Amino acid sequence: MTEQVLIVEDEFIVANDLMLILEKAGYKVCGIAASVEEARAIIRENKPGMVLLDIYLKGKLTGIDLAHELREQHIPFVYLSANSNQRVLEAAKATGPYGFLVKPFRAKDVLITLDIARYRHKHSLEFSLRQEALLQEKLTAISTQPFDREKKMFMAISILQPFIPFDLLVVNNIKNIQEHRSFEAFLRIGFDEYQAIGVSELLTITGLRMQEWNKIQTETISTITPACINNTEFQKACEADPIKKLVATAFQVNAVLTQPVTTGAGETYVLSFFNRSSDTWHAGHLALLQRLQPSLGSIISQEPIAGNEDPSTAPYKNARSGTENPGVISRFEGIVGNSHQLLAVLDQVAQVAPFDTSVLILGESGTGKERIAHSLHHMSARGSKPFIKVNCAALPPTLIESELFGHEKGAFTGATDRRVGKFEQANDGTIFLDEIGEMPLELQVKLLRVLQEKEIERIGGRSSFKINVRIVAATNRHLEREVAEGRFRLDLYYRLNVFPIILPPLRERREDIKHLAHHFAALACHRNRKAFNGITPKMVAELETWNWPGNIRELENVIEQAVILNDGISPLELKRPLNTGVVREPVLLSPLQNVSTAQSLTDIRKMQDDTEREYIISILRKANGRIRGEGGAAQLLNLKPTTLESKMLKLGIKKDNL
Ligand SMILES: Nc1ncnc2c1ncn2[C@@H]1O[C@H](COP(=O)(O)OP(=O)(O)OP(=O)(O)O)[C@@H](O)[C@H]1O
Repeated sequence: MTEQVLIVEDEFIVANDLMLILEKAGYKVCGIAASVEEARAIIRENKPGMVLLDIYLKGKLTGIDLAHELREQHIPFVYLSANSNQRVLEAAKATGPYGFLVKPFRAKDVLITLDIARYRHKHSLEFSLRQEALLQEKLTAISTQPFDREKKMFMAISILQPFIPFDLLVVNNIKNIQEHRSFEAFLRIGFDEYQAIGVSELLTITGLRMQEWNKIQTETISTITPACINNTEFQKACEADPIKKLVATAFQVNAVLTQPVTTGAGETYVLSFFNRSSDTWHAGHLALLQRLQPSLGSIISQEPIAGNEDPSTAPYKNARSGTENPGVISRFEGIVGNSHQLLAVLDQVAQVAPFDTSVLILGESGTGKERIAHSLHHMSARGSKPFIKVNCAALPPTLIESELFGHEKGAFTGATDRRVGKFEQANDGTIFLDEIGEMPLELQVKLLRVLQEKEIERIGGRSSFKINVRIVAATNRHLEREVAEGRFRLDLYYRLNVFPIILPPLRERREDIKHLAHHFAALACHRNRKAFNGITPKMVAELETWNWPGNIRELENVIEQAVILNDGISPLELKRPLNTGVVREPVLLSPLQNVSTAQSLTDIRKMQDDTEREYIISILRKANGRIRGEGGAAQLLNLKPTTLESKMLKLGIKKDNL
């Protein structure tokens, strides 16, 4: 292995330990940097294939600042973290790391994390290249269709969405910007649903009068250069640009990506993609838009928009949906909600569905993993073929093999008939391996063989035969940790984790609660033959403030209970208080499509404690159990003896047990 790794870490001992681990495993360490500035210099010089990155460094800038730059340069990175502060971890996760290592490290954790990171990086790159080629093709096809500009715009933004995930797109003709004459925007209101916003809609939403709008326009000098503006930069940009500020307040957006597009006729339009989350855009998005410029230019250029000359006339007056477009259909049957977090998940589903790629769905129990697996299947070319579910946790280990692969008559005592296994039943379709984290180790190797060779052998069978099955797996476990603990095979994890989809817990997408509650209530009333007369505002408010440890399934149960207790005449209300028995810590989930697995704070803290315990024990052993004095563990660890003693107490380390 000749891959170069850069270590960005200001604690020399930690960095040095890490270097020894890496070099022993065959990696080449191209440098150790203690600050972002030093790291930048080494990156310029050596172009490392991987960076291990501490969050707190020497100097003003942190590892999180450097992470943004690494991402722009497509250099994969793994955080080295000793910090369990939730806010910092969330900010770190939002940068799209390929893994987290908790200090102090165990060699096996370091190597496994690096292996996983390299594999993911390679596959996400290949996948995105294939996807981009498809996107280019589709945009070119749209530009040559005999539809009007408006329809083409809707079609184009729908297919652009998974790549440039925006909540609001503002399109401005430079000529109009200079003459302050129009406002044209598309607001995302559902999956494949956009509302066209013109001047009159803008005035209604903002409550401004035309005069005030005209004043704001004359005060604005809009940027027409490509830019990606996130976080505090966005706040600053809003201060300097009144229209941006107006849009940010009216549509609650927190970041913008701007790209000018020139049409064949020489006109320039500025596309401003706004997003509600504040840390969305990176140079990769800009680069993609630049590559897509010619096709976007020819879609935008066609036919001037009627009424654009007159500021009092909105270019689009009504809500219009992409679903009206031929070829774009509402594809997520049974999925309710339009939070931007859910829409981001659905974008990923739509993106990966047409391919045979294995998909791993991660998320807490009851977040809708199985439902998403169904959608994935129905949206794929295999949609009319079988969808077979296997619950790996529910099957006794002795039966699971024959359940999956089938058996021949007489293969074992009790095998009185030949049995067709789940894989064979799923042929040409999809197999959904639920609770994959529970699969016994012996069977994992057999599953790996199916994934690699695409063939199976029945128990007691003489030969194997080919099958054509797409694998979708799901788990609420932290699989990387299972791998590190030796309970899940690394090679299988590699094969399954090509495209992870992370489902956010319900408490992180509260705006979906109301819609889900109405949906479940209508269904439950129908089932229980009762009229549905709405839900009281008080109950909606209670539902919206509850933490939902059991997620959507818990909500479904609460609604069912309310319907049963309801008289069928009044609106639904909560007759029993929400059960406060179950309390769970929030789970940290990355909003980014191509990275990161769910890790709860408890998980991270436990990992941290485990590794710290092991490390202290190893040092105590080195010091023959001595804490104080020359060569004692406290000196080796560079700690005060009393600090070490209290750490040992906290971690349950007893000198006698060494
Ligand atoms: N977005 C959604 N809209 C409507 N119903 C949903 C949605 N997501 C999930 N559900 C419903 O919520 C319930 C729980 O979903 P599901 O079984 O898919 O969760 P899960 O994550 O697979 O749970 P577990 O981990 O416990 O297996 C199901 O009845 C499902 O139909």
